[in-house]
Amino acid sequence: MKLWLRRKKEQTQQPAAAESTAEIAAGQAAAVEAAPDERVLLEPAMGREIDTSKPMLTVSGVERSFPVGGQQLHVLKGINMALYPTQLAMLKGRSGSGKTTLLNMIGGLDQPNKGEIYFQTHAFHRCSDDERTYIRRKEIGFIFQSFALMPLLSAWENVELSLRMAGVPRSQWKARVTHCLELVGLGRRMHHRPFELSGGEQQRVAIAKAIAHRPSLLLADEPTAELDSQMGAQVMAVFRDIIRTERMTICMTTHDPTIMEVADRVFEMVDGKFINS
Ligand SMILES: Nc1ncnc2c1ncn2[C@@H]1O[C@H](COP(=O)(O)OP(=O)(O)OP(=O)(O)O)[C@@H](O)[C@H]1O
Repeated sequence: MKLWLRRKKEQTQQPAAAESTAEIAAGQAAAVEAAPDERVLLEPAMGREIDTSKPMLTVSGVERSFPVGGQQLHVLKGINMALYPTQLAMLKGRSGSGKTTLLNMIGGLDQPNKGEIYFQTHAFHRCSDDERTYIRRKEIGFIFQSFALMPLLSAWENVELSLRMAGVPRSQWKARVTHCLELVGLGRRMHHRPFELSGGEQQRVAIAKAIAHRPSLLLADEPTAELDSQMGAQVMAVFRDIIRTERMTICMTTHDPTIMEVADRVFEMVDGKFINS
């Protein structure tokens, strides 16, 4: 989704987004360390008990409409889906079919007018803005088409910022930042700033930043749209590594049929509904 469209959405959304996409995208430059009682230690990914037979997210009968010009624009018209742990799921569909609107609901940025969304044990459709923000900061990572890096910070500092925001103790930062940047293949570019990196490298910093606090769900809105096919393939290889080593679930939108070949599950959206589920 284009940035201008997202800004337009922020102005018109009815159920208020708890934390706007733009704030998340900007990485909140003014972020301060979380209070000590909010701090969380990162548990090792390999030690996570994960039952891959039970969904980690379920969407049931979700509808979303927006008031436009005195009328209701029905964008999502009864969506049902489930995401399972360690799955790579993709949402495909024509521009305007409702993919980003759904991704925003799954990530707790927005709420449905009707229907239910359970993320793990959390009923997102009933949670307050503050509750969703809290859950999102601990459990969900976001990647956007336009990288969303802080331009004056190095790759290292960009990733570190996300640990700071999640309330991870400073003593864990060095090891985790190093691990995440190495995982995305940027061990030798850690101190470069975004303008000193290629588009594909910038997107990989954005990925390292999104996974640093070890979320269980990673959401990506057209993460390969601005990359050539070789760089897009690199990003998908990184996603596969993340699923294998970090045990995360990834849900992304894409228009690219070659990218869809690596998905475990593709949901095809036409005019606010899935046609293949
Ligand atoms: N806050 C909003 N207010 C009014 N209309 C909105 C709002 N959010 C989304 N829409 C409309 O809902 C429709 C679906 O938008 P959405 O961004 O979800 O589509 P998309 O499938 O992600 O498209 P693209 O592939 O171009 O990113 C569009 O017609 C859009 O203009």
